[in-house]
Amino acid sequence: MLKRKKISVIGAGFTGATTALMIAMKELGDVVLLDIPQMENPTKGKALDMLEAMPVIGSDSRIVGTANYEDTADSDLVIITAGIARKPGMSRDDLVNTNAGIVKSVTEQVVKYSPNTIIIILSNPVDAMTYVAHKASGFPKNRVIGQAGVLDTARFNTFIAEELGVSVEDVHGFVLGVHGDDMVPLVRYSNVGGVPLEKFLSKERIDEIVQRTRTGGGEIVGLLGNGSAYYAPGASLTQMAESILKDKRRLLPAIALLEGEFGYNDLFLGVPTILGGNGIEKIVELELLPEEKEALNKSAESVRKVIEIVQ
Ligand SMILES: NC(=O)C1=CN([C@@H]2O[C@H](COP(=O)(O)OP(=O)(O)OC[C@H]3O[C@@H](n4cnc5c(N)ncnc54)[C@H](O)[C@@H]3O)[C@@H](O)[C@H]2O)C=CC1
Ligand SMILES: O=C([O-])CC(=O)C(=O)O
Repeated sequence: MLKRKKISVIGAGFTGATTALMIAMKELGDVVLLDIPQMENPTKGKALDMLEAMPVIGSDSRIVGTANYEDTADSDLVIITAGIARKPGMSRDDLVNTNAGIVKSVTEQVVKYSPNTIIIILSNPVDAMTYVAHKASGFPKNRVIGQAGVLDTARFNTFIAEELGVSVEDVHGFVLGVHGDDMVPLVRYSNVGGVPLEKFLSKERIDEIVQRTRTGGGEIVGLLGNGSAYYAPGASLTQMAESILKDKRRLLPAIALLEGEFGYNDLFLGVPTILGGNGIEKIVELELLPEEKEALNKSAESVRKVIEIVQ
């Protein structure tokens, strides 16, 4: 008999709740939404509200809210969004000390009840938090994945599609590296319907779009005033979840432990990956030009600095 997939989302705040709803809307499986005991009732309330949307949406996904890790037992996939979000004037790295403690304790609980699961981390600073979760889990590297590149690429694609007045479906950007201002939008590998981006836009205009992408999270933080983005992050997590749960093997950028790939060792960084039933099935290495490698080195350096704080 076909077994329903079970997805647990840890942290039922803006990103966690949005992700739970998007996963249920796509009927990827049954969703367990977990938050701290003080938030148990609001978490149950959010889950029940989502469940009551399913007859309208036409999805048989079940959604439950809880503060008890036993309810997450035997999850196929666990998405960790627990932690604090930044406010205007803060960088993602300012969250490192608080969120490292939260991600460590959450991961330990997750692993206790779902020793065979795959974990996707969202909590920031996400490159370093993926390191923390990997260490706390004791899992092989293919089963601990960080979310950054799908979102960063989505922002890049949004700006390009708007600029050119073309469908977002035909814009294929490529953003690698740290989830921060030193991320690396790879213009040379970006295209619109297979036509290189450089055929459509001047270097100056591309540079401006690259810069807006790099600070895209901060742009939303500035507008919201009291938190950070959650719709596009939720959609990005859902795309990664779908590729894993359906073993689609999509080529998506994700934060992975590098052991020699791209010339880095013992480093978590956003790179092109194939996401399938075993998590990261493969890291796809690319030939980089000297200036692209230099940009990626800068990215790697900024991740190393934050990982040093939590080591
Ligand atoms: N990697 C990425 O691309 C992105 C990362 N983020 C990060 O995701 C995190 C969550 O963001 P939001 O959902 O907007 O924040 P939020 O404040 O709305 O939600 C966080 C939730 O985590 C819960 N929580 C705190 N400690 C917990 C614990 N020990 N166990 C279980 N739950 C716990 C809180 O009670 C709260 O409900 C932040 O660190 C944010 O910076 C957000 C967007 C994109
Ligand atoms: O900007 C933030 O703090 C949240 C985040 O990572 C993003 O939206 O890219």
